[in-house]
Amino acid sequence: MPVTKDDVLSALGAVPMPGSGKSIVEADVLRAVTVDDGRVSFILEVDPAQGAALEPTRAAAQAAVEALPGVRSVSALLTAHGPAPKAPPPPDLKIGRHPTPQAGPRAVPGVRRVIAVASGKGGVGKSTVAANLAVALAAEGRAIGLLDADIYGPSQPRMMGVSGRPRSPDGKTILPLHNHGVTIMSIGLMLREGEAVVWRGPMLMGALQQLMGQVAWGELDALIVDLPPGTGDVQLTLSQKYELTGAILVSTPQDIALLDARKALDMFDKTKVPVIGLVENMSSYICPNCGHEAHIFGHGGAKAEAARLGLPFLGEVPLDIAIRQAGDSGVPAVAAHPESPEAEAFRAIARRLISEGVV
Ligand SMILES: Nc1ncnc2c1ncn2[C@@H]1O[C@H](COP(=O)(O)OP(=O)(O)OP(=O)(O)O)[C@@H](O)[C@H]1O
Repeated sequence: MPVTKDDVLSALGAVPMPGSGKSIVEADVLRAVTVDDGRVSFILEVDPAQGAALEPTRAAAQAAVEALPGVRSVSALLTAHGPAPKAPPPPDLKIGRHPTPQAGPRAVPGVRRVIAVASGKGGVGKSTVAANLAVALAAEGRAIGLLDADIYGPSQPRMMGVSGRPRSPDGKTILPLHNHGVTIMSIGLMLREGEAVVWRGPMLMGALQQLMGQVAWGELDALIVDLPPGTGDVQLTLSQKYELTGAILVSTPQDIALLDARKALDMFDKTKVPVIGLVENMSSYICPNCGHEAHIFGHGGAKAEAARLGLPFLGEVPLDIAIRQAGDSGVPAVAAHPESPEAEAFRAIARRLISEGVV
């Protein structure tokens, strides 16, 4: 069994953080935990004043992970980027406020294009496609941001291997995180552990406005927005309040024929957001043992449907266990094994978006 991020976190959960009475996991000093094919890396971000005194803790953390079966190498770094001990803690930003009145769609400062990744229903691999496309576009030299706006199931922190509450030095600007060449922000990072999101309408709009407007995105060629599945308030707010370049619709072969995917298309049509094209995910199944390719869900459904609807077909991504394992370990397939066939599926779509001037 390959070692998983959960295995690593549970081993690190037994390493005490001196002076806190907590483990290093509970003390929230762990950052950027990534697990890739037995290679584990993580950072302990501590107060500058504690810095060197915590070297034994770093060594203990490294040893705890090295002891796990299946671990091939461990990179455990100590950084001291935290606030100085006597500095006031950063103000606690409240996410999920009421929306600020706003006339008409607006641009996000510094961001040249906003591209939504959407799906008619959950579980079709929208977040997987968004993460891998973001990494693939960044690898092609584009400045890319990834906003996880999936309020009900934010999965980008897990997929992109980022953790920890983002900082806000001035109480207004939210500093995004970075990994795999991508600037990342997720609603999941702003919520406290176990905090269920029960917001509706106006609160969702307020949260989205904060994520779009208060995050210091910097200069980006494109901001990729991972939407919640379906056609709810977040989708409407995004398409009505922001200048969207377009939407990429992700579908499985059997789902495209169903009403869900068409409802999403209709919504973008009504809100006048151009649909950049369709991606067929879980297009065919690649057997991890023999490499045989089987079309479990049928094949080509999305391509045929795209042709029927006059939409560009952007490409197909196989159902491949390597894609799921990569996503679960915080290193998307494109970053973990850039030359593999599964990564190539995403990279081909990224190159196409670039060559057609979409990004
Ligand atoms: N092509 C693929 N091959 C193998 N596993 C995949 C593939 N695409 C997605 N998965 C896996 O399927 C699960 C669901 O994927 P993902 O979270 O990306 O879907 P989603 O559409 O964003 O779902 P939701 O909107 O409900 O969050 C994940 O465990 C992911 O790793």
